[in-house]
Amino acid sequence: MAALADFLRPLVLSGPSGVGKSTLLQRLFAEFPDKFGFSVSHTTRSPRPGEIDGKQYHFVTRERFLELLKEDAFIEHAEFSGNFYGTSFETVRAVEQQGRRCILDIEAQGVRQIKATDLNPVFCFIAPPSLTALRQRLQNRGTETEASVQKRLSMALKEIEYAKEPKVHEVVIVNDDVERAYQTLKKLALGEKVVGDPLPPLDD
Ligand SMILES: Nc1ncnc2c1ncn2[C@@H]1O[C@H](COP(=O)(O)OP(=O)(O)OP(=O)(O)O)[C@@H](O)[C@H]1O
Repeated sequence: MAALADFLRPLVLSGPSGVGKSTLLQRLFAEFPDKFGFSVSHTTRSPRPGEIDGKQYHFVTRERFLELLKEDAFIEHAEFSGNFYGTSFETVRAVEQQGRRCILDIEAQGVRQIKATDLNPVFCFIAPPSLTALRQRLQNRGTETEASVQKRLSMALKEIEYAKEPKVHEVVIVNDDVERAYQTLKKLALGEKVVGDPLPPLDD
């Protein structure tokens, strides 16, 4: 049964910062509180208001992160905007042991690293409808300085270039209308076959 087989594979979501990955995932976890488990990453960045240690991230010091790195605790890790981010084998295992489908939110460097492991996830890219829309979302979110918005936008270009390479992602979902994007993500997460969207040109 293809659907069951796909449901058992972890689901890796990636896409530029501010594209709406957390928004879409929050909806998925709210609608299916028992089916999915989020792979909580480790990070050395400071918590944003409202973020809880162990929920959005495991917040750790740089020293602790480097210690874990030495112990080969991470499936993938990256340094982004001066902070480390990483997914530990332990967190993915913990989700799977609960009988849930593990969902990972990973940036491009991490996607490359995961491709070198035997995790065999479904890779899904969440794309913005345009760079203008992405900039707007980052600015409206109110969590970034102008310099940080700029950094994230230049990273976004790299992520999108990588996503254009063949066979990097099984499915692309353009987060234009959040309701529409969510319906596609939901099907994919439940293990159904979905027809993704074409990558927008993003040359604005
Ligand atoms: N389809 C959409 N249309 C308009 N705004 C959206 C849409 N989806 C999400 N947003 C808004 O865009 C902002 C960024 O979304 P979100 O924080 O979910 O992005 P993210 O991809 O998780 O970013 P990061 O990787 O930095 O955590 C939020 O303010 C969110 O409400």
